[in-house]
Amino acid sequence: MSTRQDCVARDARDALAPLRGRFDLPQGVIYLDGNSLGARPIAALDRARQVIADEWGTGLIRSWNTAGWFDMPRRLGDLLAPLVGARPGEVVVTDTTSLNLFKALAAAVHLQAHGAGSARRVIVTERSNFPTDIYMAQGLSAWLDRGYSVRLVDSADEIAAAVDADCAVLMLTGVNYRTGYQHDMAALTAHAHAQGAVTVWDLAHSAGAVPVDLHAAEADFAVGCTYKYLNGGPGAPAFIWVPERHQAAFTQPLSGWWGHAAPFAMAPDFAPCSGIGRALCGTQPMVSLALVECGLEVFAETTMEAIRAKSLALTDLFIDLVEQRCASHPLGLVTPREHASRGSQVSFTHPHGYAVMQALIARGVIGDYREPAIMRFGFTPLYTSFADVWDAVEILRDILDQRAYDVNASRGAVT
Ligand SMILES: Cc1ncc(COP(=O)(O)O)c(C=O)c1O
Ligand SMILES: Nc1c(O)cccc1C(=O)C[C@H](N)C(=O)O
Repeated sequence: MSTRQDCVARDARDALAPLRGRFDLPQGVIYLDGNSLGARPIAALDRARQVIADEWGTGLIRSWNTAGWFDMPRRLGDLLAPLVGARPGEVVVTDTTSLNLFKALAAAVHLQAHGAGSARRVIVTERSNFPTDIYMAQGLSAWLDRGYSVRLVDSADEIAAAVDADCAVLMLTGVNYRTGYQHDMAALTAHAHAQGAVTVWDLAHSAGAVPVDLHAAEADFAVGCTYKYLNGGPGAPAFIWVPERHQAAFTQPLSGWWGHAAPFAMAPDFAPCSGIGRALCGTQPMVSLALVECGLEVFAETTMEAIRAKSLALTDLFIDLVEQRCASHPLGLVTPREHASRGSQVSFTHPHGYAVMQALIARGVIGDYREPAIMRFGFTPLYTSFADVWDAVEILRDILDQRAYDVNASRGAVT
């Protein structure tokens, strides 16, 4: 069994440990919610000041050109691309994940209908997918009014059979937000292609959390967010990936002027620009967008392989310690033990999961809660230490042993 001393020794040997110094975390907090909102890169404050005071305040309208504002979605997309196995010119950082899903789904439906099987009208996804993914697919299907529908499967084992001759698009989230279950992207994409379907992957819980190789998987479209593991800031713009091979055929209904071939020609007719720019729609929140770079900069100092190795070590340690030290309590592991099927979070059920999580947060261990009865703990190797894991489990054990949680705790809007 590990001791706290062992954890401290692991931290001393950890090549990623110095990167914790790139983040501003409050004293006394063990932050295990980077899977929902990443921590603040120290550099973000100065960058925000620079954008607000210099670029906006002094540069004014000139900054669209002189501060690179107009090109920023593409430039950040190129910085993000290597983290998901994309190539330069294939990613833009823009809009929200929900909006990008809408664009990617619309493009996927269009691509499929103009390819092999135009009679197909089903979008397959999981009932356990993050709700916005399901809602956007339902919204697009209804809006198209051409017989499209969403087919929800109840387990990962049912996906293969659900991708049948009616399936136009397989839309999945790489790592499940509740359980931390990770799909085999390459295998499912190959299966979808063999059946004549197009794939859309949501990388919200994958980008910056696990190695992703979109090209090796031969995926068709992908989206993801930057405010979780990429530490872009609350509500930071999301990203969309369109591989070069699909760009000429990529068409999406949110045909705003930022996706036009010549936006400042101010022509009355829409003509999409060539390349990834056609995934853009309109003006971006520049202060927020600029901060995304501060999160991405940290990744340039390491590799996703190093991050993955530490992530698995942290999540293994957390699972082992909880199972050893909280063994007498009704905790149920819902995250896979097999490494290949695990993202960078660990979820345990507890009959009073919400109350226990509130007690943890009051003691400085910040995770979150998702129905039904799931306590989520996110592990972010850039700033989570092995000693953090030990201390978090000790606080959890103490709360459970003492029953120091309030089962009548009132709920905030965000759990
Ligand atoms: C898988 C997944 N997709 C999408 C979102 C959110 O989308 P949006 O940023 O549009 O709110 C989340 C979390 O918020 C998520 O977990
Ligand atoms: N996107 C969020 C939000 O707008 C408010 C509060 C939390 C979030 C989240 O990140 C939820 C998250 N995607 C989840 O995995 O549950």
